Amino acid sequence: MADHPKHIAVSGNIGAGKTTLTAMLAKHYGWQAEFEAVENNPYLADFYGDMKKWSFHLQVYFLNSRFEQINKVREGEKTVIQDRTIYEDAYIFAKSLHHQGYFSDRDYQNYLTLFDSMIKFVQAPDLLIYLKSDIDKLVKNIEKRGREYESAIRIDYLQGLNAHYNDWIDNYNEGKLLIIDVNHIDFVQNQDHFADIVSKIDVELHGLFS
Ligand SMILES: Nc1ncnc2c1ncn2[C@@H]1O[C@H](COP(=O)(O)OP(=O)(O)OP(=O)(O)O)[C@@H](O)[C@H]1O
Repeated sequence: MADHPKHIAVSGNIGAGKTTLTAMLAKHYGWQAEFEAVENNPYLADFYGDMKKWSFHLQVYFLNSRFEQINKVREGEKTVIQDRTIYEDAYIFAKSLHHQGYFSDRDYQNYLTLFDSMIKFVQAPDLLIYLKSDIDKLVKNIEKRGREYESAIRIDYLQGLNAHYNDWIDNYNEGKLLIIDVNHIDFVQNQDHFADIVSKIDVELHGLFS
């Protein structure tokens, strides 16, 4: 067994706080952070404007960018902390968009075929951290950061995603999982809350890499 973890991943719904926590943990542990491609994403703003039209394009874009990140993890020496996983693209977003009628049957089948081919080359993270959040808190965070295109996000879209997150996490058995309920904590303003998360991660990693 390796003497250090190679891949930590932070997962959770839109606005759960993944990007912030990923940056804070990277700094704390000296890990390399891999973030989602948001600023340079060629489809995201269009997608929120017309989800039916742009779902397939956006999903293929995210799938490929996530796969590239995983390859970097595999090839590199450093421990990488990844902001969102490839599983969420397929098992949460694509699935939920299909359920909600934004992703046609043939596009979804086509996407799944591509995902199935790729996932054979993917290893689960050493530790998956899931930020569990209620819709109210997600909405507050999304409003606080004030991204123009995200103002189009609807409550039922977030609810659909949260339902798929619950299913996925309940059945996740690819590797170690740490669930953090972020509803009543503020790990940015409150150092004790951040310290508590760190000690939970230490416990998880200690058993694996000592
Ligand atoms: N596969 C996907 N399909 C549709 N939208 C996606 C997908 N992956 C990411 N997104 C969206 O891209 C944007 C990414 O933003 P960002 O990296 O800030 O993360 P986030 O999901 O908002 O979470 P957090 O606030 O927890 O960091 C969000 O609007 C997000 O939901």
